[in-house]
Amino acid sequence: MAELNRAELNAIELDGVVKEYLSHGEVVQAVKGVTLDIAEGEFFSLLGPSGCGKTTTMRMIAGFEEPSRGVVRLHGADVTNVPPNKRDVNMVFQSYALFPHMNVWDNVAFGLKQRRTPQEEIRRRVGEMLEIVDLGGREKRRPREMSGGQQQRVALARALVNRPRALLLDEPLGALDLKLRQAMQIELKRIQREVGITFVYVTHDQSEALTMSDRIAVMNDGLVEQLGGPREIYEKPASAFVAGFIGTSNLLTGVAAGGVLELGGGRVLVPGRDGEVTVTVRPEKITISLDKPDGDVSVVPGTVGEVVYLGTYNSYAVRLGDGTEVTVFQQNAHDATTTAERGDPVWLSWPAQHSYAIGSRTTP
Ligand SMILES: Nc1ncnc2c1ncn2[C@@H]1O[C@H](COP(=O)(O)OP(=O)(O)OP(=O)(O)O)[C@@H](O)[C@H]1O
Repeated sequence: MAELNRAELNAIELDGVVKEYLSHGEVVQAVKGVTLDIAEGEFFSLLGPSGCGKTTTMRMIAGFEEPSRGVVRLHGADVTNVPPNKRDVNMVFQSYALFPHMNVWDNVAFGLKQRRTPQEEIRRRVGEMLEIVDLGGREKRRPREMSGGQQQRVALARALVNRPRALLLDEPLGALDLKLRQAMQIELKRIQREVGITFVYVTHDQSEALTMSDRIAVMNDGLVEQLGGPREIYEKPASAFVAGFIGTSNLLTGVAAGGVLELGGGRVLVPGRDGEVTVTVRPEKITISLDKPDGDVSVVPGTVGEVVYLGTYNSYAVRLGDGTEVTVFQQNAHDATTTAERGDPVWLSWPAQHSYAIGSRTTP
């Protein structure tokens, strides 16, 4: 029965959590009221620009910061005032903080030895964990004899070997170059799936969050602006801020009548909408053509400005009649008719389902 209840509980709950600091006599609200639930076994990301409050939120989950108001629960228990070492969570930082004088094995075994775990169990658990992070055979190496990616795996193994119920990761891949970071993203997701532990991941890198997360909380200025799965956040941004922060987006604003927004000599279909509306359209959903397309689609005329070749696709900046600039990505597939050039008059078109009308909240 107890097991059943435990499985139903969220791993982490934040309830109206606020964090205020006193800075030069002024109150600074780093986190302005965050409420969210993270399910057991979930890969959950806190995503947002620098200074939005992600690290502070994470540190309140870990217990390194005490909330000014609100409640933090871990597996149903109120831990708001419980110190970090009494919480069943572990944290991994960008600076791996490995012991430089210890080899890989001793770094990973450290926590277990401290807790006087029997020798045999240490051997088994450290061995298993090094296999999971793909470092089997490298037990004798010192941190300085390893690459950044390998060191981060050691740090991960060291945190996971204690079997915390949740692992908190604060920009753990920030120090790695792009290629290694991308490889480690896939690895991290695999490791998380394999160990089945709840991961809470802090990042300002939207592609990183989209790649790995089951759900993402997009934070802005101390608040969660949207909470949802990667696809939902990308396809249906709740605000202009989210649309702009996650990938590239075009924002078209105007007054709709009968589900149609007249714009710069063209029309944008916004089914069911009347009155003032802001529509987001992703650049890869738009087709660029020299002739006016037929059919029941959104169609707007414009003039090609900058054309940038980006390998797998071209990026076009197209200026509409009302001055709005629209970005269009066109795949460089072998049958692509890439004929539009700077100065060309063109037509942009996209099916109605790719126009998404967003809420009214915008970035200040
Ligand atoms: N100890 C502190 N005293 C005063 N202000 C603080 C303190 N810690 C954080 N802040 C402020 O709170 C806000 C949120 O900081 P936080 O570190 O949580 O943001 P972040 O989203 O993690 O940013 P980054 O990605 O740059 O780490 C910032 O404006 C920051 O300056």
